[in-house]
Amino acid sequence: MTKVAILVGSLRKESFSKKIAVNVAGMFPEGYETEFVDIGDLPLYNQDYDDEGNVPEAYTTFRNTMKEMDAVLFVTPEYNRTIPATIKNALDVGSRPYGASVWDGKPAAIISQSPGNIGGFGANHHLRQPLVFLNMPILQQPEAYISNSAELLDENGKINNEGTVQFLQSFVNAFVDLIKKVKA
Ligand SMILES: Cc1cc2nc3c(=O)[nH]c(=O)nc-3n(C[C@H](O)[C@H](O)[C@H](O)COP(=O)(O)O)c2cc1C
Repeated sequence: MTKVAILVGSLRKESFSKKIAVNVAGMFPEGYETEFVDIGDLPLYNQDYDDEGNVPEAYTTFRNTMKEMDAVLFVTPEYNRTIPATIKNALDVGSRPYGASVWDGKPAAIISQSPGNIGGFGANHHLRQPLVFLNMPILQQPEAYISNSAELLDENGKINNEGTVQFLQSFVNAFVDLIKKVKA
């Protein structure tokens, strides 16, 4: 079984990112298991915790969970033209202690979304920068900038637009191909 962690950048109850992520989680083929990994309860990264052996339980749980994962899917909104602090904090927590990064070599893919027209382009590309440094092979194509997200979801949180469903399925298929290549 190949395990794919899904990290959602919004903590909002009715988050469009979360709803889109739930739809996408159902698109992985047999042999793939998706898990939503909570990043909302991670205290802001403070190196003293690691240096002084006073590691918050939430860090340990998160790091141990992520170590078990084969790949990571980020689904994120854009905050002020960049990534939300939740995602940056999770990346920082998982990258330390030095030499024990949970991200190293894991294939990653990014879906950004916005109720506006630009689909979180800024967040999507800013997220690529730390992922390069963290040595994560990132899905290049297709790029997923989901715009007008509020209108794409019905009252049950299901994506109601067939074109978007097909696009996201092709995105998942390409991600699965990347995961296979990296694992081979
Ligand atoms: C602090 C903050 C900053 C935002 N900045 C942007 C932005 O730069 N670009 C954008 O398209 N939407 C921006 N928005 C609007 C979000 O796209 C919108 O709130 C969206 O619903 C957030 O995703 P979610 O539904 O997953 O919570 C911002 C929202 C917040 C709360």
